Amino acid sequence: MWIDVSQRLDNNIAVWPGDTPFSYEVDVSKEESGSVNIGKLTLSTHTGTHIDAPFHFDNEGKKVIDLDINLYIGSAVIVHLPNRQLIQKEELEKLKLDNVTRLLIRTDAWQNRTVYPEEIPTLESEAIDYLASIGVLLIGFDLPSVDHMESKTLPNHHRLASSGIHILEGLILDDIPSGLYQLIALPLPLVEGDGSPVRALLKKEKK
Ligand SMILES: Nc1ccccc1C(=O)C[C@H](N)C(=O)O
Ligand SMILES: [Zn+2]
Ligand SMILES: [Zn+2]
Repeated sequence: MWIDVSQRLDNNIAVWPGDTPFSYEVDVSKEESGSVNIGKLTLSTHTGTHIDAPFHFDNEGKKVIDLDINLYIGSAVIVHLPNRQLIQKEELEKLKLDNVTRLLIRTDAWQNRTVYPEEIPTLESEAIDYLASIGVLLIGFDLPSVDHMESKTLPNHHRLASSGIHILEGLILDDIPSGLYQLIALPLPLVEGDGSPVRALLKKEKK
C-alpha cells in the first residue's frame, strides 16, 4: 500500500511568508464552455511538498528539467529525530546509514501547518559533509526549508547542492515509523523551474 505523505493543495495552504498564495479556481465552467470545467492554478514553485532545483539559490544551477528523475524514485530510509535544534554528524553516524541514497528526516517540528514555523531544526555543516561522504543523494524533511527560516544566504541549500545532495521539503511524516521504504516524489517537467511541487508517496519495504 502506498501512503500519501504530501500536503494537500487547497486555497488555505500556508505559503512562505510573502510568497504567492496558492489558488485553484475553475476558470471556465462547464456551463460557460458547454463541455468541460477548466481549472487555473496560481502557485509558488515552493508550495507544499516540493523539491528545490539548484537554480532556486544559484543562477547557474540546474533547473527542474535537468534533474535526474531517478533521484526521486527508489528506496529511502526514514529516521525520527524529534526535539532537536541542530542535527549533528555524531547523531547521524549512530544511525548506521551506510548504503542509504535517499534519507528522509522526521523532526515533528512543524506541528501547526496552517502557519509557517518561526524556527526549525537544521543540519550542521559537518552533518551535510558526512551524508555526502556516505553517498546520500536526496534528503527530505517534514519542514519548509533546510535552512533557518530567516536565512538569506541559505548556507545548507548551497552546501547540500555542492555536495551533490538534492532537496525535498514539506513532507508530512507525522505517523510514519522509522525504517526502510520505497519513495516516489517526482517533480513536474518544468523546463525553467527553480522548484516543483511533488506528490510524495511511501511504501514500507518488507524486512
Ligand atoms: N526565501 C523565499 C522567499 C519566497 C519564497 C520562498 C523562499 C524560500 O527560500 C523558500 C525555502 N527556502 C524553500 O527552499 O522552499
Ligand atoms: Zn523550496
Ligand atoms: Zn529549500
